[in-house]
This record gives sequence, C-alpha cells and structure tokens, in this order.
Amino acid sequence: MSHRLIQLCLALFLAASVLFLPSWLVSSSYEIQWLLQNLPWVLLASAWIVSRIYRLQKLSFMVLVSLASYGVIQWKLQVPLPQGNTELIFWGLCLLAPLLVFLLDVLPEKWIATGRGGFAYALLLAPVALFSMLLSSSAEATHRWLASWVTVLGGYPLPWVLTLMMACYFVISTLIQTRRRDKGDSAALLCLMALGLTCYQFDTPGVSSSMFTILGLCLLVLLMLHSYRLAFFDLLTGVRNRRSLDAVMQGLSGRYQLAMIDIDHFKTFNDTFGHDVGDDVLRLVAQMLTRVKAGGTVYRYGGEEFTIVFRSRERKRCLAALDAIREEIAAYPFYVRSTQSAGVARRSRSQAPKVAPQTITVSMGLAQPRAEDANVEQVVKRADEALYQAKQAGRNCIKADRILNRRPSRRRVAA
Ligand SMILES: Nc1nc2c(ncn2[C@@H]2O[C@H](COP(=O)(O)OP(=O)(O)OP(=O)(O)O)[C@@H](O)[C@H]2O)c(=O)[nH]1
Repeated sequence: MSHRLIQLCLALFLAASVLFLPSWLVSSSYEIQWLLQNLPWVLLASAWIVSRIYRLQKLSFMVLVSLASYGVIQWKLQVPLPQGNTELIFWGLCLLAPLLVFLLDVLPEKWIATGRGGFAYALLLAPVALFSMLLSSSAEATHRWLASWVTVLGGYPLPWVLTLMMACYFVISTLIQTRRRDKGDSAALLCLMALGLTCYQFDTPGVSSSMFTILGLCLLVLLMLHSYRLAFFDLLTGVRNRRSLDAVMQGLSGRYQLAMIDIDHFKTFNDTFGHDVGDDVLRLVAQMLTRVKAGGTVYRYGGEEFTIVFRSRERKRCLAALDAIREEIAAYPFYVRSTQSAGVARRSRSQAPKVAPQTITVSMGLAQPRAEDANVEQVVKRADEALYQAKQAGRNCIKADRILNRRPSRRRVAA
C-alpha cells in the first residue's frame, strides 16, 4: 500500500469519525468519557516527543498548536458561548489555530529548523500573545473593537467562514508545494481537518475529545510511516535500501532472478562535475530503474551499485526488461549546469548556462539460483561476477550467469 494511499485513508478516517464517535462517546460510560477526554493529551504529547526525536520541526510545532487548541477548548470553552469573553475566544481559536498550521505548512522547513526554532516560537506566540493582550485589556475601546469583529463574523454562518478559510489554505499550500516541487505532508491537512471539524461541529458534545484523539492516532501513524521510510528506503535516491534487500533476501527461494547494476565511470562524473552532480546521476538512474518491467523491484545496494530482484524464472523476460531500461538510460541526455562543475563559482542553477548533455551508461549482471546454492549470497556473487564480465566486455551491456540444467544427484547430496 503506497504512503499516499495510507495518508488519504487517515484523512478519510478522521473525517468519517466525526459522524459516529461523538454520539458514541456521549452514550458511553463515565470511564470511557474520561478516557477519551484525556487521551488527546497522551497521544499528542507522544507525537510531539517522537517528532522532536526525528527532528521534524514543522510537525512538532503543528502538534503544539493542536495541543494548545485542545487546552483552550477544555479550559476556556466549556461554558455557553455568549458568557463573558467565550465567544471571542472561540472565534480567536477558529481563526488563529488553522492560520498557524497553514503558516507552518507553507514556510520552508529550514526557516523553522534554524535558530533553535526561535522563529517558529515567535511565529506561534506573537498572534496568540497579541490576541490574549487584547482580550485581557481593560480598555473599553479594545473590547468594543473585538466585539464588533465577533458581530461581523457572527453575521456569517460559521460553516461558510470555515469552509472558505480551509479551501483558501488548501489551494495556497498546494500551489506553493507544487512550485517548490515538494510533495508536502498530510500532517498539516490532518491538523486543519481536526481543527476545522471541531469548530464546525462545536455544539456537538464530545466532538473535541473525539477529533483530537483521532488526530493524535493519525499523527502517530504518520510518524510510524516516517520511521519505516527511514529504515527501509534510501534517502538520496528514494528507492529501497540495502537493509530492505537483506530482509527480502531472507525470504527468497526458488523462482527469482537477481541483477546487479553499476553506473559506468561514475568516479569520472564525481571528479569532473563534483559530488552534487554525482548525486543527481544516482537519483536519475535510480528513478529510471524503477520503471523496469517484468515485476522487478529496485534496491540501492551501496555506492553507485543497484540490485533488481525479479520474482520470475523467465530469464528471457528479465533480460529483455533489463536491456530496455539500459537502453533508455543510455539514450537519456543528462544536462549538467556549469555551476555544478567542480571549481566553478556558485550561481543560481536557473541562471547558469548548460554544458553539453552527458551520456550515462550502466553495466548489468544477472543470475538465478541453482540447486546447489546454499544461500542467496551465492546468487549475488554470481550476479556480481556477471557484472564484472559486462565491465570487461566494454561496459553498457548485460551478462548473465550460465543456466545449469543438471540437478545435483541424490547420492552426492546424501554424502
Ligand atoms: N556522488 C556520490 N558518489 C558516490 C556515492 N557513493 C559512492 N560514490 C562514488 O562512486 C565512485 C565509485 O567509483 P568506482 O568504484 O571506482 O567505479 P567507476 O568509476 O564507476 O568505474 P567502473 O565501475 O569501473 O565503470 C567513487 O568515486 C565513490 O566516491 C554517493 O552517494 N554519491
């Protein structure tokens, strides 16, 4: 199941739970009500601690906004809205909390991560402090000004204000992320949904405990997905890593083919254009390899070497799939900006003139298990030997190990 699909399921689960969880909560026993009222603290605090451990600054601040919002709802908004400042606080929460989540979402992570998060604290605390100052101000004029805002906002039905606001946030953050070529994360969407649904259904008893409990659970699931990616995927190329390959190899038996792939003269790329260009080449090759047919799965074996595992015994099909991808890589014109060349002064990439397109080629070695193989490592060794032959044969080609039709004799095995 892809990560995007899991994130979509979490968003749908959060949205759907507003329909059944609050009513179930109200009709359940006192103990369950007490548990669900306190669960958001535990879940959101856990999400905050884990996001700090992983240094996910944006997420940790979004969790803080959610925690603070839940605190405001529990401590300040458990009385009828027309009483005292309650309506003002309610509108402050409805407008400020989603705005803060939106700002955290669209600002670059490094702005938030630098200065030990001082910027983010200022960003979060300034509007909240200003709003609290205005609320606690004894000046008659301030109160009248705030009250006039409530009258203006109260004149519009809350669902419309919230829907409009959320739609604006969603469109702007999607546009910004598309411009930055950043896939974004669903944490902001989940926080916005939980805050929006809570404000939207505010007069439904139990809505805040239900929404913030589900939000805490969803954020913890997102963090688990993140740790899974860290453990099993290569950060540079985005394909599965060696740990993932080792785990798969333990379960491999019988019908499979294993290919080792190595980029030709990769050191020359690094030496001529610099390490950054080398990294770009690795990313490009990895992404092109993922298009391999015949059901192959790509892993970064290490350095500039990749492995593809085919769960198939049909050698011809695997060879054809590998050859197609080898040709595709060789035909792809790789443009290097001159600023990326070693020793050239740094300019912005867009301003830099292009140098002639470079050709990248790969060599491949394919092997399949034999009856006498004691373990998968022997198949890897033969694929490596075949790869070595491909290098010897002038690179940019595929070599495969010999297929032995002979089965080991029972007598020899018994001996
Ligand atoms: N940019 C970059 N370079 C890496 C990375 N990992 C390994 N390398 C470099 O990959 C190069 C591997 O070079 P060699 O093993 O000599 O092989 P080659 O130049 O590809 O030559 P042939 O394999 O014989 O065609 C070394 O220069 C390593 O520093 C990485 O993650 N990024």
